[in-house]
Amino acid sequence: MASRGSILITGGAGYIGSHCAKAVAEAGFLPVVYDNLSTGHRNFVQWGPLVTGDVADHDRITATIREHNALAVMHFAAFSAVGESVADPQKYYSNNVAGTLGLLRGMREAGCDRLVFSSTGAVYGNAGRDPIPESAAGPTVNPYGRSKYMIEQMLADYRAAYQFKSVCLRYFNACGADASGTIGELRDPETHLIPRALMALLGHVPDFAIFGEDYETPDGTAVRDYIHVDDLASAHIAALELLLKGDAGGVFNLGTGTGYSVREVLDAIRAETGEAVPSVVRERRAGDPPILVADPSKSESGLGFKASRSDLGHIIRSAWAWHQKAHPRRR
Ligand SMILES: NC(=O)c1ccc[n+]([C@@H]2O[C@H](COP(=O)([O-])OP(=O)(O)OC[C@H]3O[C@@H](n4cnc5c(N)ncnc54)[C@H](O)[C@@H]3O)[C@@H](O)[C@H]2O)c1
Ligand SMILES: O=c1ccn([C@@H]2O[C@H](COP(=O)(O)OP(=O)(O)O[C@H]3O[C@H](CO)[C@H](O)[C@H](O)[C@H]3O)[C@@H](O)[C@H]2O)c(=O)[nH]1
Repeated sequence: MASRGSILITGGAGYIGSHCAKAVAEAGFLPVVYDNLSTGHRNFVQWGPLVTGDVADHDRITATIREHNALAVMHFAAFSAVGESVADPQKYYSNNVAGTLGLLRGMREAGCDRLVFSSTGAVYGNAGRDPIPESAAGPTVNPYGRSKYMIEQMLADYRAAYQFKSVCLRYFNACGADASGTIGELRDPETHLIPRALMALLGHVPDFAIFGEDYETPDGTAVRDYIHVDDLASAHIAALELLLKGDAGGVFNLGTGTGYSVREVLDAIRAETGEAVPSVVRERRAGDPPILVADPSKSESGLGFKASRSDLGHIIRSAWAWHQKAHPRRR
């Protein structure tokens, strides 16, 4: 067992959770992954044991926390496809909200009261502000964002009533991959811009499209704040250390403060790979805000975290290395 104790990582077989499990191990803890493998990958669990289970199963959560004497929980387990959440909200409220209630019940029964929670820039809806401070949350514009915002509010109530400590990390656009080439972004179907564009270059996405070029942005395409998954992992360690010191926690943006348009991302992909992504322009995707860029100042002052590995070229190079391994070229 690692010297500093165990951390339970729900969703640790997924994209962001596996990168954070590695960082947890590097920080001297044992990452105990708890995952039902609904979208995750068994071979992404490399730095500690895998417990196969659902977060809604509070008895199993309690038993797992007790068995490993977990000091805290990092909670990544969720469904996160915005379009699917609009088509099937029950799936999202059930897995994300009810699932988290199961986890919280299990944690309380086991006497574990520290949680780092994966929230999202989707809590800002159509924020209409750039950059966006934490105080601008709501109203949300899709069930996925609402499910995450509900959980944040539950955690605030738990803090007030039970002194339950939590840090909600609102990620903007997670991207990139670990340099080892053994973990990365791997979903089916893939909906995110950078992996879809790279998979199009490799012949795995035949119908890549730019969703809307009539936004009120400099080049008409939507603007996002892209943050490398290794930076997200560092922020999780900072949040964990804060809770372990006894801090009650809070809510923090995780972004860079710099936005790139869809066309700027495609230009950067061409510059890094030497290949132009074959694309057409389609109508806007339902529920997409024009601009989402984080104000990172609160995470800098409150967590001591500043993104340092989120240069767009580095993001694309690391993602490209991963996708070439994960999706061998078809054409
Ligand atoms: N990828 C992004 O850009 C992004 C942005 C903001 C927030 N997030 C949030 O970060 C977290 C991780 O996202 P990801 O991109 O790594 O997704 P992912 O699908 O790769 O990982 C989610 C993991 O959770 C597991 N899981 C799902 N439901 C579960 C349940 N009920 N019980 C146990 N395990 C369960 C899955 O098997 C998977 O391993 C999610 O909570 C997501 O909402 C992601
Ligand atoms: O094939 C594609 C895929 C995406 N896009 C566009 O690229 C931008 C980024 O889209 P992503 O799907 O990569 O990411 P989102 O901004 O929609 O969502 C991500 O970031 C959000 C917060 O910023 C939430 O956290 C959410 O969970 C997470 O998936 C959007 O304008 C989208 O319309 C395309 O043009 N073509």
